[in-house]
Amino acid sequence: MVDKKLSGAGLRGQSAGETALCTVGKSGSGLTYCGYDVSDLADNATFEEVAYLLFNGELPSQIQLTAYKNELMAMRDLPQALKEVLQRIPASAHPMDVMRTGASFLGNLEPEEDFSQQNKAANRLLAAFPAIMTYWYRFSHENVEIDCVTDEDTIGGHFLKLLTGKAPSELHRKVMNVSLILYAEHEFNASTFTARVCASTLSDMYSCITGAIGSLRGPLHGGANEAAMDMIQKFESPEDAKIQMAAMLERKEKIMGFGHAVYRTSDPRNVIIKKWSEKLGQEFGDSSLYDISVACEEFMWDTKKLFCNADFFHASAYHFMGIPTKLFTPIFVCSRLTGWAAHVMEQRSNNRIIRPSADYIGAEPRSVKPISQR
Ligand SMILES: CC(=O)SCCNC(=O)CCNC(=O)[C@H](O)C(C)(C)COP(=O)(O)OP(=O)(O)OC[C@H]1O[C@@H](n2cnc3c(N)ncnc32)[C@H](O)[C@@H]1OP(=O)(O)O
Ligand SMILES: O=C([O-])CC(=O)C(=O)O
Repeated sequence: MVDKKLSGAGLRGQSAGETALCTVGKSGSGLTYCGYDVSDLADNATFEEVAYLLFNGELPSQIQLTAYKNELMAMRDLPQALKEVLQRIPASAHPMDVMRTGASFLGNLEPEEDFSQQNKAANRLLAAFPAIMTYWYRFSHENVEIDCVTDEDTIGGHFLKLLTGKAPSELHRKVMNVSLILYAEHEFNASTFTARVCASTLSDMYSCITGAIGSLRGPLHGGANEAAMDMIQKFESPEDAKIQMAAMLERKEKIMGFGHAVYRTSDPRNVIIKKWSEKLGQEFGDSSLYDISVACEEFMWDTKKLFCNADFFHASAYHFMGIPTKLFTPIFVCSRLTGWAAHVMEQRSNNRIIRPSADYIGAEPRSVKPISQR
């Protein structure tokens, strides 16, 4: 792993375009948004400031931030037609499919007519996603029809209040804010690249975001936080975790929440969310899931030199906050929407349709035999 070669299948290591939004594995802690180190942003900014940064290239002044937060708060409610669609989606649906439908259906009701509306479309999705997820979840699982508007002035706090109906603690507000910052942007990852390919055909913002949600859904990408949770919940103790993980590796199974396509020795987001997971475990009054996670981290490094990516300690952190596991990846959507939309805008600003070539490995040229002779 340490000497991983950044080349070969999966377009690994190949540049597929330029971006001014993000560097991965290049400087500082290894992750920067518009020149700011992610750890600096996690310590000293809010998610709304990061969204503004990604959409505008600069951090906002206090006046700009207040105006931006007010704009987002005013866009939170869902149209009645969308609520009706969400009511029809069964409880058994995958919440990422709900997010995909929500983004797509909103695009029918409030289409982006031309690119001058791109910021409005991005902000609308940013404001509406927490309600799309929780309106469906609480209707289908608890038979409760929630009010999609809250007085929480941050997106993280708004999401938590929609989910529980109660004002979240300061600690939970803080951790959601940090988590949304950590997930916001990550250069040409699979879902962002999906969004850029779609944007390069001059498609609309809602189509780009809907496609990106589909790419994020898979367990090799955003779906790993959920898969990591399912795994650590099965472990009874740190010792049991090591025994079971050894058996999984023996069976050549992938351990979700470990490894990365670009980072070689660590994911800079891990140390940040790990610290918050520890704090949440103490507050929760039972940190066994955190201790098990630490044992997994040690085991994977010692045996395979594989390290935790952003997803691994998010699993225990979200769990300690009482968030149902099936909502883990949709929270990633609420955050990464900012990176996706910023990349769509960047692609549009200097566009050429993305259309690579393929090396042909199929049959030699041949002619069609009449069907009676095949
Ligand atoms: C926010 C995010 O999207 S972060 C990524 C979330 N995804 C996961 O956590 C899923 C688990 N991890 C993985 O599947 C991979 O590490 C990926 C998809 C993230 C990166 O894939 P790649 O760049 O192809 O991995 P890489 O080239 O480093 O793999 C090297 C070797 O380590 C193995 N490996 C990599 N990750 C893991 C893992 N989590 N568990 C077990 N083995 C692994 C690979 O199978 C490969 O072995 P091989 O050479 O015998 O085939
Ligand atoms: O960059 C990647 O390939 C995956 C990742 O960590 C992310 O999208 O946050």
